[in-house]
Amino acid sequence: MPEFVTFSRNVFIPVTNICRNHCGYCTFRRDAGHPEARLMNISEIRQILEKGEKAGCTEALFVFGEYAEEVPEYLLELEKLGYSSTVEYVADLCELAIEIGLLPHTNAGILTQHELEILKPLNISMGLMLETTAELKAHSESPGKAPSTRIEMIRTAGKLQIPFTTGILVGIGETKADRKRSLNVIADMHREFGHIQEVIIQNFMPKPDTPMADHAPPSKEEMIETVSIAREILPDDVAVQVAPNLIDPYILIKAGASDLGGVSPTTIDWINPEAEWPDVIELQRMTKEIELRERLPIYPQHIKKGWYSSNLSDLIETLTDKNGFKRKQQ
Ligand SMILES: O=c1nc2n(C[C@H](O)[C@H](O)[C@H](O)CO)c3cc(O)ccc3cc-2c(=O)[nH]1
Ligand SMILES: C[C@H]1O[C@@H](n2cnc3c(N)ncnc32)[C@H](O)[C@@H]1O
Ligand code: MET
Ligand code: SF4
Repeated sequence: MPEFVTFSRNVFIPVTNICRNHCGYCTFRRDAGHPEARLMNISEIRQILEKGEKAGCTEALFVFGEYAEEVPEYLLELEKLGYSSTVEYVADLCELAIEIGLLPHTNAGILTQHELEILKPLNISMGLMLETTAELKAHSESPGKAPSTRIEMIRTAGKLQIPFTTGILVGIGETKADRKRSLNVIADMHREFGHIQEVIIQNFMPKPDTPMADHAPPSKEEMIETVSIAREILPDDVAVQVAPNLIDPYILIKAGASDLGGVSPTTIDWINPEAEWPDVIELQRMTKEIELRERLPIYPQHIKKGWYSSNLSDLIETLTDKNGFKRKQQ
């Protein structure tokens, strides 16, 4: 059993739910023209960031549908906000978060090397779920979920030395062998570049009104087994993350999970809106005798390596001191 498990305190900002993909399990995405299709504006986002900062959050998690720019209605909305590309907008949002006192972590789906280069100095870490290396029906309408495309972007992030979060989605039609292969691919990329800080083992949650509404979620036993396989396959300096709003974390900690990801006191999990975040007291109750420790959205090993831009060094220091992390983490 580990001595402690970690989590970060974040605000979840669903910047746009317009997306070029159609993943069979997703309720985050909306078609252009749907009443709930949206692109959040700066003043809405500023309010969420300020509220989060006051509540003691350290991370601004910016989540996007993938390449919304392929959807013409989105481009018009973006232009109304005064931007001609998503990456330009993300860059301004990251700057705003930093100004307010939160460390940006962006997951916008697939990005090019050029886009990653622009966002690297403004993000403390970035993320993209590999999901799986298997070719699955769940992804048949999602060009951005082609395993080779995902692997290429995660490798590019490695070349650029961006502290990175990835993971697999468990129970979307893949086999146990597929899970092992996916985890081995992630392990290999980390051995080559050293950038993976955490690997999320995310259990698929069936959602009403999606093509996979009747597809069974993975059992607890399968999740326990997958976490322990992940712990075996992944190098020791990579954390195994599970989501405490989706599954009882204690049984997975026993199997090798060491991180509970971002938890938010002020926003919902927009990907799993039905699954409420436990608060920190509840979280400590869930992890029983194992000590819960707050962390930043960059892990200590990447701080030590200096894998962050000078834009962020003051903020890292302020948040470290404010939360008393120094003594515990280093
Ligand atoms: O609240 C959530 N946070 C999600 N996060 C946030 C994550 O838990 C934290 O941002 C990291 O642990 C960094 O501190 C993701 C981040 C990624 O880079 C990739 C995928 C996810 C998935 C989720 C998710 O489903 N729900
Ligand atoms: C941000 C991440 O959220 C995950 N994601 C999207 N939809 C679901 C769902 N129904 N259940 C669990 N995870 C989901 C995907 O893995 C995506 O990459
Ligand atoms: N759309 C991106 C992806 O699936 C970001 C997370 S899902 C809302 O990779
Ligand atoms: S999971 Fe991400 S890429 Fe897939 S449809 Fe939803 S928003 Fe788009």
